Amino acid sequence: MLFKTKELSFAHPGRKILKFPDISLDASEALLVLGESGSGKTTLLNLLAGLLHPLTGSVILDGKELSQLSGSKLDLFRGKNIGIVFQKPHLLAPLSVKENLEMAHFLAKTSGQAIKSLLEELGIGSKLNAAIQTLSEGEAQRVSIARALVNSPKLILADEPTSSLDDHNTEKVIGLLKTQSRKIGAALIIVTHDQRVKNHISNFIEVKAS
Ligand SMILES: Nc1ncnc2c1ncn2[C@@H]1O[C@H](COP(=O)(O)OP(=O)(O)OP(=O)(O)O)[C@@H](O)[C@H]1O
Repeated sequence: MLFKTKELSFAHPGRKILKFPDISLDASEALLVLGESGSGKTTLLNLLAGLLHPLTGSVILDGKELSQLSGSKLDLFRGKNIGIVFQKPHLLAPLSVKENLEMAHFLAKTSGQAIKSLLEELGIGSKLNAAIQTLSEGEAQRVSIARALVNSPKLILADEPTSSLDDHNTEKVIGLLKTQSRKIGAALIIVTHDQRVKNHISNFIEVKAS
């Protein structure tokens, strides 16, 4: 098993304990995380990325338990092995597309995938030297997918990646996430409310506030 979690729980300060269903995924498998607003989906994604430390339980990626890493070791492990796509692209606006992706290589201390061919596969090859401010929303989201893929991670996490996209861009973004994660043998986890995404991935867990 490439990725698994066991008995994860978390409590935000002053809030009740959130408990999460176990996850296990092989390479190239995809999973949706469904659940009502406030049920804890983003909290779960942050636990899976090692951005929050669980109250109980474990997250194991490629045989490494995240909670046994800390500080710069955890940051480096995340940079190399986990690609994250946020709801909004969060790109570095003063930099070009290419420089944003080079930054991801630099932070993970790897030379990763070739930037130009990755952008071409994502249909934005002509944007290599474009300034971030000149991109449309769909293009910016594809750049953020490129950034999540550029180090060929073992796990890709996406939090509502299509919520601000039209149908055409949603199809594109989900298709790209699926094909690219299969190509690099990564497990893919997408948090979504979006029915358009549910049509493409059947495997899901549901997070419930108890
Ligand atoms: N930093 C925080 N401090 C205190 N409570 C928090 C914090 N972050 C989230 N919560 C609470 O934890 C619960 C789960 O929040 P979370 O954002 O994980 O839910 P969600 O399912 O992603 O919601 P949505 O679909 O609306 O984005 C909510 O009750 C929320 O108010």
